[in-house]
Amino acid sequence: MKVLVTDPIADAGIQRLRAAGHDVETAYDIEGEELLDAVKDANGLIVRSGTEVTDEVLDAADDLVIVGRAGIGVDNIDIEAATEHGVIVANAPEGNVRAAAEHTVAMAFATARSIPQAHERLQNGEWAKSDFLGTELNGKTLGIVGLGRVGQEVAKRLGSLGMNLVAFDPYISEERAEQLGAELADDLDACLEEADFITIHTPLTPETENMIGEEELAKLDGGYVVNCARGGIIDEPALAEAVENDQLAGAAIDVFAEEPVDPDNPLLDVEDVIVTPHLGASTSAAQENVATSAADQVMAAFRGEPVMNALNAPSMDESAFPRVRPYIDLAETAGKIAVQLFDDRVEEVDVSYAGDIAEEDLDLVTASALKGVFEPLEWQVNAVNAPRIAEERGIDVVESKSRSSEDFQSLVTVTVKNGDEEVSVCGTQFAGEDPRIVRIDGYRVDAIPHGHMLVARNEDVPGVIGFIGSTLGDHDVNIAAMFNARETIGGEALSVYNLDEAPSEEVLESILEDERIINVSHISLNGTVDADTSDD
Ligand SMILES: NC(=O)C1=CN([C@@H]2O[C@H](COP(=O)(O)OP(=O)(O)OC[C@H]3O[C@@H](n4cnc5c(N)ncnc54)[C@H](O)[C@@H]3O)[C@@H](O)[C@H]2O)C=CC1
Ligand SMILES: O=C(O)C(=O)COP(=O)(O)O
Repeated sequence: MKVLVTDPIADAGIQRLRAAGHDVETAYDIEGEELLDAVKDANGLIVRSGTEVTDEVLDAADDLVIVGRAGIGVDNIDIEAATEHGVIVANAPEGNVRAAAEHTVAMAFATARSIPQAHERLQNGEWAKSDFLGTELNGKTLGIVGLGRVGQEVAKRLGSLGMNLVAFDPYISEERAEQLGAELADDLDACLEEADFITIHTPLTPETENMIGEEELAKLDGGYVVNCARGGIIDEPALAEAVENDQLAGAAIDVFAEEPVDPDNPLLDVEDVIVTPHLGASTSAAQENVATSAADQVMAAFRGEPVMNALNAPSMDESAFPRVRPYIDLAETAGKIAVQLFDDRVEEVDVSYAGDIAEEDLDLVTASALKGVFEPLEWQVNAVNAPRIAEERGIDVVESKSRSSEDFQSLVTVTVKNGDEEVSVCGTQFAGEDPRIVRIDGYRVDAIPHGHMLVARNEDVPGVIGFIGSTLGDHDVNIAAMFNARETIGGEALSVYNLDEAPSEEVLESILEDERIINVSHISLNGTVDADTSDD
């Protein structure tokens, strides 16, 4: 597989991919046509914050399976578009948390004690001791906006250095805040009013964009601002002006609305605003962590395994994966068979689980069943975008679970239906990952789901099976296996054939000409479909 890396990541990540036999191409600082060209044949793309992964980029990347973000923030990736394209987006949410928290602490001290300014003066030969009278963090109140992973690490560090903590985060529990020794503010204004320092740790989202403007900064009167989260959350000109006019004592900024930062950005012009070029995650330990994590996730996606930190695909506990994996393929197969047997518009897909499998987390299995249902009808579908496709088309998806499973350890049944008709296909796994279809529309069968299959419904009278067999033989279509099932003697029967090759239209028509045959369908499990049996 080819993995394109467009922002510098630690060598450990690249080596891990290469050791697994993947072809890694690094192309840093590319954009526009050059990026569109480079991504064309990539199966995996690894980025940091420097690459804008837009709809256009995803459109150009025909073979892309996953975008791995070697870091936390994914505001540079169009996740909606990735989902539309069936591309997984996964980040590395753990590896640089401590680095980002430490940088925040360093920036808080640096602005409170004017370290960069004093350093510069001294380097220029000036002993400006009396110009710098700093502020102690001890005893001051820190307002934390966003008490997630990084925010909590900052709380622990600065709390232990004597700061009082107040936090604003509408999505965090009172209990968690209490454990950290932080008072939870009712709203942003209350947090700003209480704080001497504020530090931002929310992601950049439509909700947080420009969350802190002139009015909010006025509430921090005389305080300090630290932003090591994302540019765009604080209004940059308003912040520059507030510090310039001494309404604020200082600010420490690691991130900018536009990066690399424009030399004309007003924040670069204010003495008491200290800046770093987005260095929060830039420690060797953090970079090694996030690069190897991104590489691991890319490789899991290539293997068709759940991607631990996928942001737009069902993820799964690693320990459950070996138990669930055989049912992922089985559900997809059952979905493919059901939809090819269904001669009508699909309005609902029911996926039901019985027996041991019903104990597991099955989001990924249900998504795979949907993939099976849609694959014959859709150009590019996978477990990432299949639930979205169902939603967009107004197709109801119903998942149900039951502990009892008749004679089988575990059963997965996929039913496609509309108000009038339904077809259900039920499968199981025998020991050693041996998939079987054990029921089609209520008929008990024992069919191996593989390659090309023929499913016929006929009157249960002598000679029909022989007729189908000889018609296939007359057209040089070899039967590898067959199974016949019936409800009552002389009623209707259903037979399933495994064929060595696809039967032609002509064969199907010849079979159907016999009045004892009620219907016949060619099922392809290779992705191609007999036009007569699909209905879009
Ligand atoms: N400067 C740098 O190099 C780095 C920057 N970051 C930035 O830090 C951000 C936070 O990272 P984590 O803590 O790992 O994310 P997280 O998802 O663990 O925490 C984010 C917190 O923000 C809260 N939040 C969301 N919307 C909010 C709102 N409107 N008001 C208040 N709180 C809100 C969430 O409830 C959550 O608790 C990342 O999204 C990234 O942009 C992360 C790592 C390094
Ligand atoms: O992980 C994050 O969110 C960061 O902001 C780090 O960004 P970077 O990988 O250094 O471009």
